[in-house]
Amino acid sequence: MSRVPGSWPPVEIEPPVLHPNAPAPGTDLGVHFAECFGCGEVEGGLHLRSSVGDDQTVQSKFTVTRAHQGAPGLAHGGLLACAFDEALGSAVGNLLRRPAVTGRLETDFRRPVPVGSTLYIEARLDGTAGRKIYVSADGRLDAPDGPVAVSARGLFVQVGIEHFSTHGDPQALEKLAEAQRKNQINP
Ligand SMILES: CCCCCCCCCCCC(=O)SCCNC(=O)CCNC(=O)[C@H](O)C(C)(C)COP(=O)(O)OP(=O)(O)OC[C@H]1O[C@@H](n2cnc3c(N)ncnc32)[C@H](O)[C@@H]1OP(=O)(O)O
Repeated sequence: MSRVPGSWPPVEIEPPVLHPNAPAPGTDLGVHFAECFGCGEVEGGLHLRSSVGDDQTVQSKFTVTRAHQGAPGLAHGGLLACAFDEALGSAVGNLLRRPAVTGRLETDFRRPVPVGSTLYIEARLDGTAGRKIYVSADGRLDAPDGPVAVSARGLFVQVGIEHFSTHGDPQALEKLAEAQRKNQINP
């Protein structure tokens, strides 16, 4: 829940409709792109690990290391926001399977998150309004039922697949698509 007044989602929404090929609860979601700072095998990256939860959620774990510090011994808030961007994006991408990018991301930092602690993040689909997809998440300290340290709410906007080839790296995108075809991942 945000500390800023205002209803969430801020517009009238439809209930989210899971993609027919959405992975089942309990599925380990693995790495969606090896060079992703959030989940890839990137030095100093967040190495988020996610799986599908019940009730249209994705459960992620992020362990804070010295590479993620802001103040000595404490996680940098910007990197915590990054972890939530990844967790929310994973819920959108895996459960709805609609190509989308973050349009807006807001975070409430409620407790300090020390180096060595693990955030248990639960991201849930809140609803959709046309191309707009509303998602939110809570991150709990050191246990799935630990105290909430960070909360986030995001608006993802559905885009055409050409968004990524036009603005990103088309060759890397094609290599990624090829790898997914080989692994028989349905788009
Ligand atoms: C298996 C796979 C796993 C996949 C797992 C993936 C995990 C990775 C997660 C990381 C995700 C990222 O970080 S993505 C990277 C960071 N984000 C970006 O780079 C996005 C940059 N921004 C853009 O490209 C653009 O602004 C867009 C696409 C967001 C929107 O542009 P557009 O397509 O022209 O659409 P536009 O008309 O402006 O907006 C559409 C609707 O959204 C609303 N809207 C847009 N932005 C906002 C906003 N900030 N706040 C409020 N509302 C907004 C508009 O008012 C409009 O509402 P209405 O008029 O319809 O009512």
